[in-house]
Amino acid sequence: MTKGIAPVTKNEIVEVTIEDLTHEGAGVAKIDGYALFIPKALPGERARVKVIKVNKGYGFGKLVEVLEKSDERIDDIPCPIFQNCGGCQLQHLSYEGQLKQKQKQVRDVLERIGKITDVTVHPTLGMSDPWRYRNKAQVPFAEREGGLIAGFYQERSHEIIDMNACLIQHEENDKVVQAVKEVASKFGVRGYDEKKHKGTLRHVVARYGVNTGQLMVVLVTRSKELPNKTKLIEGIREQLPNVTSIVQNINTKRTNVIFGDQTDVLWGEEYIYDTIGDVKFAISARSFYQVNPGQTKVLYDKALEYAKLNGSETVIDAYCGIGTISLFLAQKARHVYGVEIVPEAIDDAKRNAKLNGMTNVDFAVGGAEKVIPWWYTQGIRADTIVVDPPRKGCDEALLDTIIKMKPKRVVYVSCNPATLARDLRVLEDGGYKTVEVQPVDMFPHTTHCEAVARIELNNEE
Ligand SMILES: C[S@@+](CC[C@H](N)C(=O)[O-])C[C@H]1O[C@@H](n2cnc3c(N)ncnc32)[C@H](O)[C@@H]1O
Repeated sequence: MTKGIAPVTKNEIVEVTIEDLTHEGAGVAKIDGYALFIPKALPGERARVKVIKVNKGYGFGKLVEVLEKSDERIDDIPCPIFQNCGGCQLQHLSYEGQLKQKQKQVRDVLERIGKITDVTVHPTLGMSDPWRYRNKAQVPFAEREGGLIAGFYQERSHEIIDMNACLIQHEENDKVVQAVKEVASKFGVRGYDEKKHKGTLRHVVARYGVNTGQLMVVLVTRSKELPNKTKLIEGIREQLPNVTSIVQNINTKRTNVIFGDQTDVLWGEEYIYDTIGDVKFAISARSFYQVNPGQTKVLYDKALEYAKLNGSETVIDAYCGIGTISLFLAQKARHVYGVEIVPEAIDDAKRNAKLNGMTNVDFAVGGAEKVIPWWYTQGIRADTIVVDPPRKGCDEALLDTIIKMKPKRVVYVSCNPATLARDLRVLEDGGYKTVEVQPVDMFPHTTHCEAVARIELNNEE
């Protein structure tokens, strides 16, 4: 390839200075204005890099050697599988550096996409101990050279790498995976062969209620048949004395999707319970539940603070999942309406409202962009609207209805700063002002960035 289109060629070794970090965690170097993305390189570093892909406007490089190191670089990365695993992207960056990076990411997109500059973006609220935080593990199983393996998919591949521990998982979840591996091997349960669609055990899902100590083990199998079922259950209970629920989920399809439609309780309860603050939640094998409960409390407390409720308000919680935020808000509001598109999540939300004796909440199944406009036509008016949409952000029809309904305040909980910025622009054009944004680190060592924004109707404070 000539250097006509790009100033580098494939396999060339170049020395570069890293100027920035992408939202996916790759270092960015510029060569005559041409951007080279280099995973695991950090801003401020001088590095020797092998060019591995050359596109027209940008290319990719592989870090060969760090010549001048960033002060933020962590050399003794505690996780032995970090270099191969796709789960974490930022363990080589100090935790302080990660928090600053997430704050910067939010500020950057608000400016670049939302054209919003006069807003306070607070320093990211992080964890005092940013390890072992996940309350849920979903681990693929397979068969290798006559034995069961359980681990993680190598980055950008479907090759499973056997592993014994994941440092962002709660220890209890690691124990589940190792216990099932041992007991299933002992009783001849074979791992799933994805290519031939043979074998039994596809995934093990572990769910831990960190505030209740309850533990659920989900065995996802290719068929209902489970060899030595009774012995398997006994073995798991012996190895994991705190297990409260063992369930089997049957997934007969050739698919990457983990769960199938049928779930049978093999032993114990259908649910485990956990609490966030004073609110209790029932969690089944397939329920959506935030994976970092400590930081979820931080996030919801911030959402509640931004909602500024005094007990007299009507609140709408759009994209409410199993009603976690709705129930948090219901502790301080007159009435909360939650809306969510997944019917099973609304079943969970109603169950959770009952569990907590809350009667000032109503839940509806449907698209927020359809249900909330319909509520509007029925005369429902909210003083505050909380939205917590998926990564693609809010539907325009919903934003239009918010602008028409004119709640005093909107609280936007976002897992994607780019769509947050886009939607804030629409709200600002519709008469709102973004006052402050608080990033909260829900997923330390990964590039995922969560933030909550307070948006006020103009002339209100
Ligand atoms: C980021 S989650 C938030 C869940 C919940 N607020 C929580 O904190 O646990 C987004 C939720 O939006 C739901 N969802 C996706 N599209 C939707 C739509 N068009 N209308 C309503 N809910 C939707 C998803 O099923 C998911 O439960």
